[in-house]
Amino acid sequence: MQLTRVSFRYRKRDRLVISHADARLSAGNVIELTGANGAGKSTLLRLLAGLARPTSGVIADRPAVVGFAPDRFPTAQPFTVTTYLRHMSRVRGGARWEPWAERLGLGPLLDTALRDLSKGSAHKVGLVQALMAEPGLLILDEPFAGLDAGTRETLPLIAAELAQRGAIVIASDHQSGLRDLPALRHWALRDGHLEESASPAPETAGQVTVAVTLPAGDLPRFLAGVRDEGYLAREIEESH
Ligand SMILES: Nc1ncnc2c1ncn2[C@@H]1O[C@H](COP(=O)(O)OP(=O)(O)OP(=O)(O)O)[C@@H](O)[C@H]1O
Repeated sequence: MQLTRVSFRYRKRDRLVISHADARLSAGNVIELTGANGAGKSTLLRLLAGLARPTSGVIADRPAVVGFAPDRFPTAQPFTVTTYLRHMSRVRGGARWEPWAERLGLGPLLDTALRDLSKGSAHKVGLVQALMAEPGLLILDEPFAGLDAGTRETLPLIAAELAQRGAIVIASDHQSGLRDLPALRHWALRDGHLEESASPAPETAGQVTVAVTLPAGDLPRFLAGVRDEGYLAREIEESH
């Protein structure tokens, strides 16, 4: 898939939200997209998904099946989880959604009305909907926001599995949830410009890094708790 000088503005005479973006994506790529609030991440993801058309420039060779999970799943629909996913499955030619719902922990919520779901559970329904058709291009807008610790660990595995089967996976992500994936590509949007960096784009202004020493056995629970709070945490050293 290829982006050639892709630009986008919402209205004539508005500034360009995306300015002359060039990029090449190959089968199996996993890409983390970062940028400040309002930098244009959701806009770029919608362009990549084909949900919006570039104002100028070209997006070529998009995979035929696209899965898109929005940052906010629209719950104001008169369906239960099951009736919604069954409906989406029919739209997707009979795609199997049940294993994905099980894997993301939606099993106990299948009979719940969409409008009664918590934010994180609603987000999972959006993920199942995006995953069910075996997309060649999977686009996830802030997929880790509001997810419980278990699903936060499952989602990178799912992304890696899809990539291994040849899909392109792109996620906007303030929480670096995909950071442990090998060969992760990093895109950053700044002032409308898309830049690729070798390492995660640091968003360190006004932030501090602290070191915490604790018993090794407490580590998983500690990391899960800190990540639940929305902080970036990783193990840096094991003492002997
Ligand atoms: N439908 C719209 N009409 C007009 N302007 C819009 C629309 N959607 C977004 N914008 C503007 O486009 C810019 C980029 O918005 P976008 O939602 O793509 O940013 P983002 O990087 O995803 O932000 P966040 O991290 O806060 O989700 C912002 O200035 C926003 O106000």
